[in-house]
Amino acid sequence: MSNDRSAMNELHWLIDMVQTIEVGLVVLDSEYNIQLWNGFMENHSGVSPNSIKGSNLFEKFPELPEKWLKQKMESVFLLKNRTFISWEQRPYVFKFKNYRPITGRADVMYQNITLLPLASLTGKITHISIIVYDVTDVASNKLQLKSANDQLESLSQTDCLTQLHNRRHWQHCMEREFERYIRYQDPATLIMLDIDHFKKINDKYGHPAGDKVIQNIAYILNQSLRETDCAGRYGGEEFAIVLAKTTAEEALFFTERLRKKIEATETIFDNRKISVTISLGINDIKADTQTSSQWLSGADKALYYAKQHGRNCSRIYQITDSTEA
Ligand SMILES: Nc1nc2c(ncn2[C@@H]2O[C@H](COP(=O)(O)OP(=O)(O)OP(=O)(O)O)[C@@H](O)[C@H]2O)c(=O)[nH]1
Repeated sequence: MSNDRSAMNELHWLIDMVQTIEVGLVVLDSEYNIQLWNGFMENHSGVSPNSIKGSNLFEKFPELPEKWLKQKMESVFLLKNRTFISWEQRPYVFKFKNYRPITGRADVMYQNITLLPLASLTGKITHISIIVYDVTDVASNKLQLKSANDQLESLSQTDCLTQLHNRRHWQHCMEREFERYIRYQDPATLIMLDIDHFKKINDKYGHPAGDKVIQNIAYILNQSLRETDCAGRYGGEEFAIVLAKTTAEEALFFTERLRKKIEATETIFDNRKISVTISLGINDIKADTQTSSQWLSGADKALYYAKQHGRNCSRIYQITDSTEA
């Protein structure tokens, strides 16, 4: 008799705990009808256990990912094994609002879910339990950290004046493109771009005006690129560009279009109009280009040639440029 009472007490406590625990507990039968809906589920869904008992889960919550969730649950019934759904795989299954003060920035509750097979006294799996853990704190911290790391990474790769790649990161992209050529022989062309007589611009209009000119050129350059191209600020008033899958002759169309566009654009600073021109050196990778620095050096020599021969022009690298430089 006292054993019975003790068992009754335990059952009573367990029911109390199931109702108040800060974890969502749901029991479904094999037709996905709800047999148990604890306090956590009631508090977050606003639906009471009495009003939901016996209802079909997917009819009550049509926004649930029915096909996907049924597939998961069927495998639990079939294999008699529990399965887990992490917030990283799917941020939530039940769309509950997040009320936590610390992680107030998250609108929804991030959830880890366990699907647990429940056996009857005969050992047959007749029901399944959905256990919902609120992991909003962990998820928000992890997402915030990831976003901060992404921001830091982007900052470490970006030139702050122009928002183009900085020299180090551009060089990294250039080397990657060179390796791609070695592997697949895809054509690629490197361009060095330098503003003509830029010292005079600084001297005449002042350094801040010069900065604005650099920013304007970077903006025009950025607008002219394709997804796969990579442009960076190589030095003060010098830019470097890699055009993927482009030969030197094709790159010449690009540089001439860019050159004319820049020539035709005025930078306004303190109500004064500033016009500049640019010179460009072009070099594609050839069969005898041994290293990425050789590739870069060819474009640099072609730029030097363009400067020597009147500026405001594009020049494709010729072997004779090496002897002139
Ligand atoms: N405003 C500004 N000027 C810069 C920056 N970086 C470099 N410069 C200036 O750019 C000028 C480059 O001058 P030079 O290398 O002599 O070349 P240039 O006057 O452009 O003449 P060419 O290249 O021969 O056409 C120098 O006066 C630098 O001070 C920058 O970030 N902002």
